[in-house]
Amino acid sequence: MSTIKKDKGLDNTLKVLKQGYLYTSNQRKRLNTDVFETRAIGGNRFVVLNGKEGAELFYDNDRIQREGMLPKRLVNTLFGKGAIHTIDGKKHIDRKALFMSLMTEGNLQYVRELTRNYWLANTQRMENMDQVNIYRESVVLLTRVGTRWAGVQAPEEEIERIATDMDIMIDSFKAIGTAFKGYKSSKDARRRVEDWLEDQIIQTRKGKIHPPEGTALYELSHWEDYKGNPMDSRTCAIDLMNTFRPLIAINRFVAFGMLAMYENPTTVEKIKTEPDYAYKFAQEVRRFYPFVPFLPGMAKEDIQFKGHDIEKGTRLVLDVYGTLHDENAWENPNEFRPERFENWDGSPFDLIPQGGGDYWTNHRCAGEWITIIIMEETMKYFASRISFDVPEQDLTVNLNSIPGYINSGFIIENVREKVNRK
Ligand code: HEM
Repeated sequence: MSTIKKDKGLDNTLKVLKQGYLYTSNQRKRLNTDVFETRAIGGNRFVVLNGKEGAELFYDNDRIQREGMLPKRLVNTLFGKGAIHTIDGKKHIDRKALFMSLMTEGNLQYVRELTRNYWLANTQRMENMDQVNIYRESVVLLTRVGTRWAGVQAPEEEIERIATDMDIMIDSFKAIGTAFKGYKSSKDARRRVEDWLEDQIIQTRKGKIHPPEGTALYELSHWEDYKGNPMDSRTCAIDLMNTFRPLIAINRFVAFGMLAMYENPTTVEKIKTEPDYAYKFAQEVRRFYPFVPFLPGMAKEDIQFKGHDIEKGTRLVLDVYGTLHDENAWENPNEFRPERFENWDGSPFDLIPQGGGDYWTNHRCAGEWITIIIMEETMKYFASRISFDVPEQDLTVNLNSIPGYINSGFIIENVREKVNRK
């Protein structure tokens, strides 16, 4: 067994934040190794796993613990206390079945229709705007889609505020291991949204409001765990939010998708004309652009991995971005090429922008199908239903900062509807 090579330093957090999504691949190259260790977030030792084999190990529930490993600040802002993301074992599998039960054919078809219709209905508004910032426009539009899909009552005059609160929470994953000046505003946003949703859960349980069966609001309000207990109303509000806050976060992929079409103009015609192209395009956007950087876990037992000993209790990090750009898994990983998904084998361990493994037993994202559907419909809309210009702007995607952004947000102007009236 060989020792694991180290990135020396008592605490490399600042270096991680400075090098961003490229920190792990920089270290792998520098140290000439697949697996390395580093110290970060208060000097804690982490072993960094990468690639398909790294993901396979990370999603082995017998060997890896997830509960208790997410940074506290992220739990307080992004996920919520007691959220599905923070629990393991029987309790997790029980509650995860509730989330997965929302992914019915009917609910997936509905989110497709909502996305298509809301974009169409939004055309006139965008035509009347001097410039449209796609990042901002889609966060608001997806707030409409998400609240409607979840069966939650969101008055029109509140939509902009809810969208902003969601955006603040989603952004808070920049808080990994540092003093984060947005921490308070993020916690305030969370409190406002939790209050609003808890009220609707209480009213649903009392029979004062009547969300349709099959909606997240109805199903979470009436759900009982394997011991026959309902969720307390606050935890229920937190997990209700976990069904549509991440849906709103798809706005980041929408902005990246627009950039991908702009920089690869031949894809636009293919999205319009080739039946499966929007699907392949959506998959490639999720693979190519920076969103979730890493995921944390811990070894439950002594593990041997790629010729290294990893002791029980070792903190582990799955390098999500690195795996999505791993040369062993993806040919020319730094090229944007939707065609690569023509022959993809559907492995649960290489395309992991939303986690990997099994939906029902691992922490893999419950909303992956929704994400692909929303991306397909949104990209089809922009490719075929409107014309627009892209003015000069700063389109840099800065890989050295987490989370990844297009500096300008992606701005379009002169929006016009394309209608074939013949
Ligand atoms: C921008 C799109 C999205 C991204 C980047 C994303 C990313 C992720 C990631 C990285 C995880 C954790 C995987 C792990 O810990 O192993 C996760 C879990 C989760 N996601 Fe998503 N997600 C997205 C969209 C959605 C949507 C649309 C929903 C709506 C249902 C959703 C609901 C969830 C839930 C409930 C979990 C917790 C699963 C569990 O702990 O078992 N996500 N997501």
